[in-house]
Amino acid sequence: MMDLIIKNGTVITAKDTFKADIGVRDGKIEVITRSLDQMEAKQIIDATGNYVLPGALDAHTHLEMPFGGTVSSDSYEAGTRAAACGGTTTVFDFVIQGKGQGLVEAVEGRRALCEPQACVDYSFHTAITDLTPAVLKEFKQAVDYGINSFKVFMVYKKEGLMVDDGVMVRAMIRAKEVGARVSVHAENPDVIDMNIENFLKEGKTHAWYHYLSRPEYAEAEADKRAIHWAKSFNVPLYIVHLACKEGMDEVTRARQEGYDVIAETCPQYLYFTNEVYKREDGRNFVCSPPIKGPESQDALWDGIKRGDISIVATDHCPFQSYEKDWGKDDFTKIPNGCMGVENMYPYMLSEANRGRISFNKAVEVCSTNVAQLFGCAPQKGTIAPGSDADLVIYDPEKTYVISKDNMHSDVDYTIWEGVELKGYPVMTFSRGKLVYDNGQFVGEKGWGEFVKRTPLT
Ligand SMILES: NC(=O)NCCC(=O)O
Ligand SMILES: [Zn+2]
Ligand SMILES: [Zn+2]
Repeated sequence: MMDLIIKNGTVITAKDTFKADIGVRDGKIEVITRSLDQMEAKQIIDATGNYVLPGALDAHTHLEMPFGGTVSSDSYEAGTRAAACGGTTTVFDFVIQGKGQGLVEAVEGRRALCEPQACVDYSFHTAITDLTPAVLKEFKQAVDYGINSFKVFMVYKKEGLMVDDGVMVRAMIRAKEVGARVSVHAENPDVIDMNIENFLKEGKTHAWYHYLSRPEYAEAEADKRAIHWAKSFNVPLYIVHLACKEGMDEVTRARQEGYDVIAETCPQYLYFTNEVYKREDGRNFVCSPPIKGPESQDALWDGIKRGDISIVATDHCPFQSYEKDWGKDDFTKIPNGCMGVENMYPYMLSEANRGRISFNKAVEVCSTNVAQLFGCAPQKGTIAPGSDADLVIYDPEKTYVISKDNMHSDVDYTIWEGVELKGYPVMTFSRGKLVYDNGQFVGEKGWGEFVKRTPLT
């Protein structure tokens, strides 16, 4: 007897599209075959007319993270609940190393916070803020613990997060030695500071000046610098939230030359343009790097189609509108970050449904590549016998208009308000358990498990 059978659906993976029935036992996919009509199950779902997809893995979230003078407003519970409702069954959250703190200690602290709250499975990346010799050595213990990705920030000096190039390169070299990868937030801090100083002196304080203080060139220089070091030392690199054309071009060049350079972009860069910063509520869209112009947006979509953007992730880091309002009269006081954990997969699948990319490509960048590149495939990121039964049933005919009222996070607005999607997830299963059912979260907090990732080869 199976625990769950999903019948008559069209299964879509990164590589294939085919009609099949799926049998699930003990949280794992046990069988995928043409027909399971003869098999009994505790729960049978008829997916006729619908697609069955692997759950997405969001490679970039900031849940209840102290940042921007406050704490990002989705707790682990709210963020993972919203993830489940958008078809995301694993989140990779950022742990920020405290000064003087060990990496495993930092991860264990956040894990303890996350564990009783998580509604879907989770892993962590560790952001390095204090790279002592002991911490460099500890990269190995972190990898043994299941964390094979370290992050450095090339900006955020006053927040105490920024590292210099020496730290970045040391981290990159050590990461390669232990089977890990360094990711970077790439922007040039000095030029941004200069721009900010000048704008504030001139009384230019609207959110539009957030964009103008860190436009394409401010990101492109840092993308190129990070890639330069990765190439010079022949070490792996992951650029998070890539948002500009020049950076995209440099990633493409490095990859054509055979370097292990991977780029991630986010739905906000693919859907909106910098015009949003001119709006009265422009502060709600303030994130760093800021959303760029249409040329950059086109370049990012082309990068996805070519395969030079490997991952789409959210950088989910929302703040309540009263917190965004702190920057009504001074863009430097707006906490940086946008929401998206519930929107990424539905948005990318909707773009597939409208013909911009294939469904296989949407699955590849939102799910399969994340699992493969961060060491948790084939447990996650695909539909195959033995893989976790993290499954999404998707209705391609459904029309869905995003509104704060139909989102499941704790934030009091959404930048995605009014956006109409073609097709939408109707059910999400996490390890075989139904956690989202037609608009309702039906999972439970504490269900999510830590995903131990294996070293990269
Ligand atoms: N992106 C952003 O504005 N906030 C979250 C922190 C980060 O990723 O830089
Ligand atoms: Zn960042
Ligand atoms: Zn981020």
